[in-house]
Amino acid sequence: MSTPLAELHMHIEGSLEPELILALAERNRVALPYRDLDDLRSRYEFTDLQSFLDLYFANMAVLRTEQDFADLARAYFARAAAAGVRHAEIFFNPQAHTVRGVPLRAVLDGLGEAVRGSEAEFGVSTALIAAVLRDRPAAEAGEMLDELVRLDVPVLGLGLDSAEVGNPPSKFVEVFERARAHGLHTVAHAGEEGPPEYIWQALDLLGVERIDHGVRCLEDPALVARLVDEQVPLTVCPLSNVRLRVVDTMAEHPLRTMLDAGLLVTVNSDDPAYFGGYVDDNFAGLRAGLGLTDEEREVLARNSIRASFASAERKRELLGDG
Ligand code: HPA
Ligand SMILES: [Zn+2]
Repeated sequence: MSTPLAELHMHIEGSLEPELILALAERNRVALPYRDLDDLRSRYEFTDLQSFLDLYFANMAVLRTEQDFADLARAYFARAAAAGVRHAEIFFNPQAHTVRGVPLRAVLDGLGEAVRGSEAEFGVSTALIAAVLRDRPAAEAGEMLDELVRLDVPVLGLGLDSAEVGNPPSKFVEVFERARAHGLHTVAHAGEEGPPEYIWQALDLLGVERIDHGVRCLEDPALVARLVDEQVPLTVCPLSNVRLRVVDTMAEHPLRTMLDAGLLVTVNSDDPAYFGGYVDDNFAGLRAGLGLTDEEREVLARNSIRASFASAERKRELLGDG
């Protein structure tokens, strides 16, 4: 039997499937610039991170009510469970909703409802990580943190995502310091399109516990040595890397190189509705493209549980669950 998976890098807004986009547009009477499902589907060709982010943010216009967020998260938990996921730490982007006039309370109550039910309904334990939009002002990220603290919400951590190049971790030192003082876990996207220097900054200036993506660490041997030495988890997203042209093909993905270097690598889906699938699809892609073996999959599964923020008791349960 194989060890179940923890998914540690998944943006809930990135699990918004085209069918649900159209259904929510109708329910909320939101006008979309797409003729039909085929027209919408034809837009899912990306040349880089920004070309994806443009569609990702545009499609969020259909997410308006608490019920929308609950439906979105429930659909993900059901699909993740079918993919073998038993623990999920999911990102959401508060600013992407508050700037459109959707109250943070509605977002959190909707996600919270799904999160509370997911262990009983799907066997998936879950936690929420609020991710800062790094291309927006640092002061706005600070206000978001203040509101999360004021609302006293069940958020486990703070993350950092969106357009990486030109928005280094150094821009957010203060907000991450305050998040840690409030007892939040911290993680950051770094080394996806940005240089290895951004990974150093995320570790040294933000004090993060995991790096999201991190594939560009391989350009810097001293950085690899540090990440191996400290066993800093890297939440790698293979299908995302191919679709956003971080790597050319799955056959050229550096996942095995990273594993062989002794890095604590995990496999995740990032934005499954946009990049060709869920975590099981990522493993299928790795098997087909890289010849990933059952032994390697088992290492990756155990890594995902080790790298999670689940309780020690839950980790033991998951590791012994196989
Ligand atoms: O892969 C990503 N990178 C940066 N920002 C994101 N927001 C959703 N997915 C991503
Ligand atoms: Zn991501």
